[in-house]
Amino acid sequence: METYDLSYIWEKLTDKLSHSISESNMDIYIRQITPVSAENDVICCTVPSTTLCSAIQQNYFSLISALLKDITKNDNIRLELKVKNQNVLEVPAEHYKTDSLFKDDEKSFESNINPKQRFETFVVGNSNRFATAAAQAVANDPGNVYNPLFIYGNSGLGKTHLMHAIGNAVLEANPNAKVKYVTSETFTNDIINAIQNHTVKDFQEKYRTIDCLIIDDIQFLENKERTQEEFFHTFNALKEANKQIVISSDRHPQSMDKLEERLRSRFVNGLTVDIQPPDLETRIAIIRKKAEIEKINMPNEVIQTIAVSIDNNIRMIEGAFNRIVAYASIMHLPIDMKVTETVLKDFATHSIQNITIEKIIGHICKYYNLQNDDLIGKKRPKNIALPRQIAMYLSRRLTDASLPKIGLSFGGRDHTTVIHAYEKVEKMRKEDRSFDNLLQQFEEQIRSI
Ligand SMILES: Nc1ncnc2c1ncn2[C@@H]1O[C@H](COP(=O)(O)OP(=O)(O)OP(=O)(O)O)[C@@H](O)[C@H]1O
Repeated sequence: METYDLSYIWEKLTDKLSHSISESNMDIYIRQITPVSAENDVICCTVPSTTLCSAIQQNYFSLISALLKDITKNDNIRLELKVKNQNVLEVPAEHYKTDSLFKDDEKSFESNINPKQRFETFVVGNSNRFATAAAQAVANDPGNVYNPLFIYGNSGLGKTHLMHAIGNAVLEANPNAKVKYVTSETFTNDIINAIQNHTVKDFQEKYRTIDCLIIDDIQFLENKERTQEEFFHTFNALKEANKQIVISSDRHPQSMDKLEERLRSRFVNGLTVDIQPPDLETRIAIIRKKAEIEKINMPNEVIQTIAVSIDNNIRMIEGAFNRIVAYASIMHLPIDMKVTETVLKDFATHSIQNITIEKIIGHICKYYNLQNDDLIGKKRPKNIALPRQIAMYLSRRLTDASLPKIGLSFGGRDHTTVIHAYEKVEKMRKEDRSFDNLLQQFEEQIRSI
């Protein structure tokens, strides 16, 4: 029987988590977890409420589990979360039911549309003009113009916002319409639950009576055959009944290799539109709009500085905006260039030339508490293999070094090892959202070193 030093493990865990989770989310979620015991390969923790427990399960379970395995060097270690004074609730994150279509009582219909994400709050520029026009056309005549509407583009460029805008507009025109926003993960969880509870028929009936189904991040359906099968039938039933389907993805359907051909061909059968990173003018307009909505008096030079510093992700622009406002308020300072420059140090995006393989190795070693020599050495223990592959993967993505050069920088390894690492990490990103989030954080942090 193995016992662990719980306070040591927890301290390490929170330290590692704080590198990839924002301070506010650390306070809201992670610091609400109380570790209780660590015995027999089980780390048992409590949280104050069911809601919190669900949110942690949904967003952080796999990340915490992976880190615990890493810290304890024990692949069998398991996390158990329970609500204080209740029974253990331990569900793999993937199976966890969240913002499900039909809430627990199975009666009330929840649209999950965010009332704030509307066309009125969406800034239109060259990068998203076509996608916006298509979305407006669909919202004006759902089911009849472009069906499905497939919106794709990189993370943080406004796909979800645009989809909620469609949902809001459809509901405004017809408050009785059954409009539903789900992520593909929720769709998958609903299917898993239906299978486990023998309620697949109910699931099918309920999903197929929707007037406008909006499904986000469809790329997470790749490799999930049973879910694809069910989605295929849902899709056909809705389409035949002239119900609107709106789909988003991080890439064009043709680039989704692990998607069944029959789905791929249906996705391109309606209208496929992309969203590109916003140009400078649009970024300035987005920041201005946000300041206007939040009634913040932000000087022009500050707006311009944010827009110039962060160029490829609107979510990051919003993050910088929020941090500047929070910093000025907490420190009782005006929102000026001094505050902006202090805060932007963490956010500044550098050109690809500024990122070196050494920087990447240093960053990953720091995160995983390894020595640089561990990563470039010949040893292959489990706790080093993945960090090494991540570092190789990031070297390929963030620098323009050739594969042989990357191999050389990692202790003279062959370029095929780099390719293998790249493919493995890319696959893991596609299959595991928390891992994908962690990689996004690494990229952002390395860009700002
Ligand atoms: N054109 C825009 N005008 C105003 N706000 C925008 C615009 N585009 C994006 N945003 C805001 O940027 C943030 C990120 O956008 P959103 O969540 O829609 O991105 P996404 O493309 O769905 O990303 P992901 O693929 O990671 O889910 C949101 O808060 C959204 O409101």
